[in-house]
Amino acid sequence: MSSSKILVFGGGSVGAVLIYLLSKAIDISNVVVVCRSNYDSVAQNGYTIDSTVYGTGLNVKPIAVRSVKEAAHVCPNGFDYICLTTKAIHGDVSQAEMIRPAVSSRTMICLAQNGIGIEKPYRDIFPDNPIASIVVYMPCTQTAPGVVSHTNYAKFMLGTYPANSPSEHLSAVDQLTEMLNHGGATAVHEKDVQLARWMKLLVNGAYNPICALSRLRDVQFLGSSTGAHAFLRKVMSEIASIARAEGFKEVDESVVDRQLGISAGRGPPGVEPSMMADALAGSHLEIESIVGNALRIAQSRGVECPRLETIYYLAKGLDMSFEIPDALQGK
Ligand SMILES: NC(=O)C1=CN([C@@H]2O[C@H](COP(=O)(O)OP(=O)(O)OC[C@H]3O[C@@H](n4cnc5c(N)ncnc54)[C@H](OP(=O)(O)O)[C@@H]3O)[C@@H](O)[C@H]2O)C=CC1
Ligand SMILES: CC(C)(CO)C(=O)C(=O)O
Repeated sequence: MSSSKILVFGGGSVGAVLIYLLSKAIDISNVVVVCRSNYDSVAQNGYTIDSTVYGTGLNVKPIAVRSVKEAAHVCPNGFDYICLTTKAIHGDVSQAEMIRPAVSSRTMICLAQNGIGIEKPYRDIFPDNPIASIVVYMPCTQTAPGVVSHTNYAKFMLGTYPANSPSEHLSAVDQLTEMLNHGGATAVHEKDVQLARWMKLLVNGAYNPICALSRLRDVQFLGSSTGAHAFLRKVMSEIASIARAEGFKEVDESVVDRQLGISAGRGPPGVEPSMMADALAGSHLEIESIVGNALRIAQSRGVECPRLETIYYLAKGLDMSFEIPDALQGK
């Protein structure tokens, strides 16, 4: 068992399954989770996870706290890892600022969130801390406070940010990778995890807003009209061309086929992407980290992405509608 101390900031669906996996490699008394709306339930009962991979009715009970300050109090000698499993959405106070009370000089900040270009705010605030960027393939949804449904697989690609970090930072990523594999996940330490981020962005940049806007799961959307499959492929191809313009030449049409094949090969109704779950709950969408940042890169590189741009404006409108309770009534 590892003696690492881990703070999970954002105890929702990914946070819960991550904690379950880590609990196989680390004593659960060393895992603290910052919860918000589900605090009472998690503090009292821990998480219940129903997984098609690991089994149903799984229970894991980390130390639940309401704030980062409280977490720092619980673990006065500091954390080895802080894993951010919140949505990558920055309000008035950035999430990088929010975790500050629990960051010590040895803490590795681990971003287990979707999107591209999400690491820089952390590097700016914590110039000397090790940073791990983590790409997560793990379909899961919180169905009730503290109750999480997980399907298909749990795959993680991890790497330092930037790729050429000092050897102690690489070792810290090695250890985290090992813990996840020990817990039953498939985790790989990538030399340059940004390539894996771009490959994953083909999935999230296309499916997440399209499913949020259409209120259909991925496989349902593919079958929703004769042109839906071809349209989705074109959106993925636009994202791939941005990746190539950024220097990731490996993100070619064969990667588009592969990423599209993952969902097309699933049985109906398919997976509910996290942004669809947010849209159905009327919560803010990760539209900037998943689509906006990529579009800004496209603009600066002169890459035309008409479909992605259309999706961006529609999803931004949907996001804003959650702040206007009477939007549907036109009041
Ligand atoms: N779900 C999935 O299948 C996958 C998701 N991802 C990515 O993983 C990340 C996490 O997603 P997911 O787990 O689905 O998100 P969830 O919405 O399920 O969980 C996020 C959690 O963070 C909490 N939170 C947000 N802000 C704060 C705060 N200031 N203080 C304390 N808690 C806070 C939320 O609380 P509250 O309930 O109060 O809002 C919620 O419990 C995202 O970047 C997503 O894109 C990646 C792969 C798969
Ligand atoms: C598409 C999926 C489920 C892959 O894990 C995902 O990343 C998300 O829901 O945001």
